[in-house]
Amino acid sequence: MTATTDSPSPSRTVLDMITGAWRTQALHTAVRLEVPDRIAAGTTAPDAIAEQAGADPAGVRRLLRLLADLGVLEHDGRGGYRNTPVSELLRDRPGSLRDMCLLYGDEFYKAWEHAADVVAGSGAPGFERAYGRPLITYLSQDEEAAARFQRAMQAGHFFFDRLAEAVDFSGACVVDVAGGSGGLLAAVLDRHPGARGLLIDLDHMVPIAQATLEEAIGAGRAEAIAGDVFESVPSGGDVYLLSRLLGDWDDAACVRLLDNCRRAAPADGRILVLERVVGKGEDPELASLWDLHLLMMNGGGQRTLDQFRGLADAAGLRVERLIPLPMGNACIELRPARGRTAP
Ligand SMILES: Nc1ncnc2c1ncn2[C@@H]1O[C@H](CSCC[C@H]([NH3+])C(=O)O)[C@@H](O)[C@H]1O
Repeated sequence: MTATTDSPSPSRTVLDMITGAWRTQALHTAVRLEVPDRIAAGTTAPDAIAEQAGADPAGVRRLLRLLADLGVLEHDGRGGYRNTPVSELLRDRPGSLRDMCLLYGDEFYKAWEHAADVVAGSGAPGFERAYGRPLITYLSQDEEAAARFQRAMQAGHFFFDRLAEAVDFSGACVVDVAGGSGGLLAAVLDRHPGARGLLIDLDHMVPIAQATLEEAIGAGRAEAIAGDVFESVPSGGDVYLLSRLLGDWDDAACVRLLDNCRRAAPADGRILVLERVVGKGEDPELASLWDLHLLMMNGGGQRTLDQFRGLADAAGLRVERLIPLPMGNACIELRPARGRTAP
């Protein structure tokens, strides 16, 4: 039997994987030179793009040729290039993946350089090795990087709308625990006009979240407040969201967070954990990739459903169901375990 033409040979697979870093950097360079924005604004010839960007024309010509071969750009038949749906996603405008591209090609890239040492188990996460301090300290010391990080988190919104569709939030008071810039809560409240929201995060995130919520749903239906979710979580909610939070923390911290939510929730309350679940979801490869990514960033990781069951159990909760969401994400619905009441 001969190999089918649509499955690449093992050697081609290796070549594709070992050149992955080059692809990351090619895309990163194009975004730094604002190539998709320049093309959208009508500058399509490589030399003109190079001149505007203050870059070397020969280098830009070769970069654009590669990007066309990768399907990021298209030849326009006149010696220039036009955007594709991929490069359109990298333009500097709301909803763009540009900030993700910048972060993954720079800070995150440098953190991954230390993968072998991190996996060997010799000490600090990759980010700390690269930057001499933990990611959270780095972000608190560099306002521009922090803003870029928040925009990148916001851009990774692939499951927000789908969650708002898949789960019934009608009439609910939704508490977004460590809700970040507020994009998820805004999507939920936008879809469910009868629901109200409360977002809790660290001090510096509150104005950002408030602005997102006001812009998306107007004033009055949602509030953002400052607080430490490891201390306590506001009571009075019907649904508690923990989105992209547990992956940053070890088991003991996660149990504490879940326990705080259980104490705050009514007996029929719901706690929704949004994470990539290893071995589950529409795209299991992404969960494994982000599992290692979190290990590089801060020593965290993604968990299996059984591991989430263990955390839930230790916090007096039970897993009710798992809803697969786009891009390898999932929503795990937890409920207070029968017979357990606060505290
Ligand atoms: N002790 C803490 N109390 C409240 N928020 C925290 C704490 N530690 C970290 N955070 C926040 O946890 C968030 C993790 S990023 C996830 C943000 C959001 N849930 C989303 O899915 O987009 C960041 O916004 C941090 O500021």
